[in-house]
Amino acid sequence: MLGSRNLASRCVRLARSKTTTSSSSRAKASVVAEQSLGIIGVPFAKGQGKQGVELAPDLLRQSNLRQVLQSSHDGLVIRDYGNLQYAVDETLLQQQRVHYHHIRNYADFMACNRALIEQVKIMLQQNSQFLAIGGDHAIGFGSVAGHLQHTPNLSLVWIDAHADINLHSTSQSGNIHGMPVSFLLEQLRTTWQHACLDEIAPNCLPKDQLVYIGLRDIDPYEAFILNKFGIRYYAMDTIDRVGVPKIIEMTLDALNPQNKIHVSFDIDALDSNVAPSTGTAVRGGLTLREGISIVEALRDTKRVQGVDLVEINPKLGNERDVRTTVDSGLEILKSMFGYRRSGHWSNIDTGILGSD
Ligand SMILES: NC(=[NH2+])NCCC[C@H](N)C(=O)O
Ligand SMILES: [Mn+2]
Ligand SMILES: [Mn+2]
Repeated sequence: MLGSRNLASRCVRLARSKTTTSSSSRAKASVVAEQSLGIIGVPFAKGQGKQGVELAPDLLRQSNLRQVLQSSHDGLVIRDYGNLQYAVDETLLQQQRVHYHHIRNYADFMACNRALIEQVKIMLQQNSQFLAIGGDHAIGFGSVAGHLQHTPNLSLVWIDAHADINLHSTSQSGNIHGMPVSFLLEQLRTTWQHACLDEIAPNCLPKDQLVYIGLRDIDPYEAFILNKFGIRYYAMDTIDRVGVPKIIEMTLDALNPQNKIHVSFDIDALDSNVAPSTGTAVRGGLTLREGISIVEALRDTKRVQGVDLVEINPKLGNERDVRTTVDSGLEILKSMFGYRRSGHWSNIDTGILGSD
């Protein structure tokens, strides 16, 4: 049963690649391993004011990201696509000058996310899952938008201290890492009418397929938007009241069980005692164990297809703070991609106790 289902999903993938890709990428798509992970570093730091987030992808690599993921899941094939590059063109600079001069780095934001959308599509043609490592959370737009283009029936779990749903007209900081979600929802993207979103990111996320977990620093206009549209959000006070297991249950109940899942994990969702090196830290966040429980439960649905890990800033705090933050990020990713705290015995030599 399981075998035939796997075969069926492989056929679907092949059929899709035949109609949408060139012959060379078709050759690669035809060898999509059942469990393969594409990794892209997105060293984008212009969504906020602090230098340093651009160093996180390489620091995670140097901190044995690949080995950590591999040791938690031995069947996983990992492909690292390096760090994303992008170029800003005159049209974007013009859009920025004319329409979006009041927010910082709009043209860079768009150029980076346009490139990321294409990169995510490539990774999903060649792998069963992808991971985007930020950079700041501005890259959440391109990562989810690319995912939506490959898989229109998508649910999004945004784990964060912040809602990141400001519009250019409501942001108090002008920092675009506080806005990516507004580019994804149909009801809000109309406020970005000069951004040509219908061309670069035609698919939207339905508002009932978005769930936030961990919020505790919501701007007044963001609270207005969340409530006006009835967007589900589990802020820390709710988490304290009902507990993480109930939050997980409510989250999974809200998501369409047929959908694939995108998990966008901002390291500042975790409490600053376990994730101090981040630009907009807020006390009173998730414990590392709570974070791990949440990603384990999502992983166990077997529907997680895309993940972001963002906002680790190695230039903030002392060496020990940076180590702590990177370690927490690695623990989250390890559980996200397979590690079981209850142990694993699927691939061992069972002859060790002798034959019975
Ligand atoms: N991805 C983040 N850490 N976002 C923080 C956003 C903070 C604030 N709401 C703003 O819009 O500026
Ligand atoms: Mn965020
Ligand atoms: Mn945040």
